[in-house]
This record gives sequence, structure tokens and C-alpha cells, in this order.
Amino acid sequence: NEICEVDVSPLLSANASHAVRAAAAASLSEAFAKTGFASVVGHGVRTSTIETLRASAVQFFASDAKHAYDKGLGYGHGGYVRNAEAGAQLLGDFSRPHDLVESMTLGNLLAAESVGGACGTELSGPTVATGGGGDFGGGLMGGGGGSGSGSGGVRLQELAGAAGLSGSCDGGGAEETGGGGDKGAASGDRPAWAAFQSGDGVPHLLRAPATAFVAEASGLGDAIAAALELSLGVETGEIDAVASRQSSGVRLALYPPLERRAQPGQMRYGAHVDSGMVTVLSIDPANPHGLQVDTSSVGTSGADDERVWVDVPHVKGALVLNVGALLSRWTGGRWRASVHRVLLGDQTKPRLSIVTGALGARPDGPPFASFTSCRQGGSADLPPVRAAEFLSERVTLHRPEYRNERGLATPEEIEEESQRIRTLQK
Ligand SMILES: O=C(O)CCC(=O)C(=O)O
Ligand SMILES: [Fe+2]
Repeated sequence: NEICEVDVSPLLSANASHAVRAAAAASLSEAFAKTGFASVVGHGVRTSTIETLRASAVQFFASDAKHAYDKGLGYGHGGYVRNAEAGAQLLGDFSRPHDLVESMTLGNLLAAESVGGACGTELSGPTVATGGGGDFGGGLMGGGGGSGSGSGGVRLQELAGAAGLSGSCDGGGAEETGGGGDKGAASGDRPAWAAFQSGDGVPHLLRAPATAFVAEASGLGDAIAAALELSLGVETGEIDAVASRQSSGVRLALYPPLERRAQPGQMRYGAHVDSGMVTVLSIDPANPHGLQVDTSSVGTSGADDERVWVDVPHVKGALVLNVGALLSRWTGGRWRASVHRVLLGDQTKPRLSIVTGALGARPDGPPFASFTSCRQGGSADLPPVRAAEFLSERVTLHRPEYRNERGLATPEEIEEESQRIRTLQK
């Protein structure tokens, strides 16, 4: 398989020799240069931590209480959304129905580091995803500015009450799926929904497992920075001026079993490139198929029939890392932001992805074109961009309502916008 497996443990260890670190950096950098993707082991996240978060997420999505986290604002405001993402729009393709995914975006899990995210967004304005994840998914899971979670308490309580959640929150299965931590809070004389309200927008059920996950994944930011330094010759100071090494958000994406046939052209996640720096993905071991990467060199403006799709293999214990559009720009295209998609796969089974980011763009960073060592000095250079603007625009691009929100009515207007979008990344 063309998706390389890389052991990044030397990049996380202070004890490894320079030669060993340089070799690991070279492997990761090669993978990012070739396909933009790597299956990474030695990443520092315990299997039990991933399993615990996975079990809690399954329980969360199985519960009606998830609707209390839907702010009613669609994608880009954090919290829970369903059928509210259209990944193909990130490549300027407005012809497809929404993706068959529901997601819960949690930002600001590491309060002291609230701005870290790697996933793409990390912005804190109300128009941006508050969750971390960074680029995840489609895009963005940004690091998580956390602002979107304010006001939560009362509204969540009202919503939960209105939704009649004061009984059990399980809907048939939550108790069995276990994850542990929350049963105590959801039993006894405390209404079940109360368990979902603590933590200012982060369900109690998810807070500890998601926080453990991002904390353990935090070494990956250093690993990516080390790879930039050792393999691409980027200066440490330059990295830290535009990027944060700590992601604080998570995006949980559930592709539910299909109840009816998908519409023509519909996918679990349409072909897209991620938006931010480096996305970190835990693939569902119970339903690992579906994620594919375009290994052709046609890039973002290629036609569908020119693409060469390769399955991203499920490597036990590995996390999948992939490069986003912003980091690709900033490395002068040396690291590729590859087009990828999630096919329907086994539609009878759910598929649950856990997404965060490693290395996030600083939301307050200056306009930036590329690292000095990666500068091409020619027409191939893309102009400087401010991460905050770049990422928030891409957050809104996920929204199926984008066309209407932008007032794009005629085929010509849509085509013009599509072409503009395709020039946003290398
Ligand atoms: O769920 C997956 O396997 C990948 C999803 C994805 O590409 C994304 O969230 O950016
Ligand atoms: Fe993606």
C-alpha cells in the first residue's frame, strides 16, 4: 500500500539520538510529500484511551441527549450537527447532496491551552468551529477557541427539558455500551440529562475521555514540528510564530448505518482536502473501510476520472495523519494536502471517526506565505494568508447552505466560486 507506516516515537522522545530522530523525520516527511498521509505508530496515545473515548462517543450518539448540543446554527458553531456538512464544497463541488455524517465538536478541552488546536480552526470567533480537531474533516476542526460554548447552560437545560430527556438517556443501548464514567451521574435521582450539561457545552460523558485523548496526542505537535525542522530545515522560531503545538479540540464523526439508499453522488464524506495543519484521525476498528486518498498528481482542480483512489489501510494501533491546505501552502507544497473521501463502505454498520489535530495554526498569527526554507521564489508561491481568515472561510464552506448564504444563484456564479476555491491550496 502506498500509505506509509511511520513510527514517530523517536520524535517524541528526548532520549533518541539525532540520527534516529532524523530518520523518523525523513520517513514522515517522505510520506507527507508522496501522499500527504501516514499511518503513525509510536504516537503516544494509549489504545485504552482511544477505546474509552470511542465507547463514550458511541453512547453519546445513541442518546437523544445529543440534540441538546445542537445550537441550531448548523456547522461551524461547535456542538452537535447532523447532515450539516458537504465536504465536496471544499473542492468547489456544489453538485452533491450533504454528507451522511453527524458530528460533535468539542473545543477548549485543555482550558489553559484553549487556543491550540491543530485542526484547522482554532479560531475563537462565533463564526468558526469551536471544537478542536482541527481540520478535521472536512476540514476543520480547529483547535478550539471555545467561545461558542458559552451560554450553554440554560439553553441546554431548556432544550433537554423540552426534548423530554429527563428519563433515561439511553434510547436502547447506552447502558450496555458502557464507557463507564457516566453511569453514576445518569442514575439515581439526578435526571439523566443533567449529566450532559456540566462542562459548559462539553457533555460530562465525553469530557474526561476526550481530554485524555487530546492530552496524550499532544506530543504529535512536537513530532510534526521536529519533522519540519529536521527534514525541511524550518526554523523553530518560525514554526512557533505561526503554529501552536497543542490541539485542544476533538471532532467525533459518526457515519450512521443507512436507513435508505444514498442519493446519487452522496458519500459518507465527499472528496475534499482538510483545511489546517495536520489532521489526526482514529479509524473505527469495527468498520475501518471507506477512507480513500487520491494519489494522482492532479491536485484540487483535477477531474473525478483523473483521480487514482487508494484505500487508507487500517493499521492496528495507528493513527492516520494527513496534511491540510494551510500547512501545504506554508511548506511551499513540499507536503501535500491530498484529496480524500469516505465512501459508503459497509452501509449497514455505523462508522465512528475520532479527529483532532497536531500542530494548529495560531488564530492570532500574522499573514504568512511560507517557511523561509520552503520558499520557492517564483510563480508557484501562493500569497500570504492569515490563518484566522483562511480557516474561518473554509469552515463556512462546509455548510450545505453556503451557496444560499453567499447569494450564489446562477451556474456562472457557482462556477466562478468553484474555480476560486480550487486555487486555495496546492
Ligand atoms: O472519517 C474519516 O475516515 C475521514 C474523515 C475526514 O476526512 C475528515 O473528517 O476530514
Ligand atoms: Fe478530511
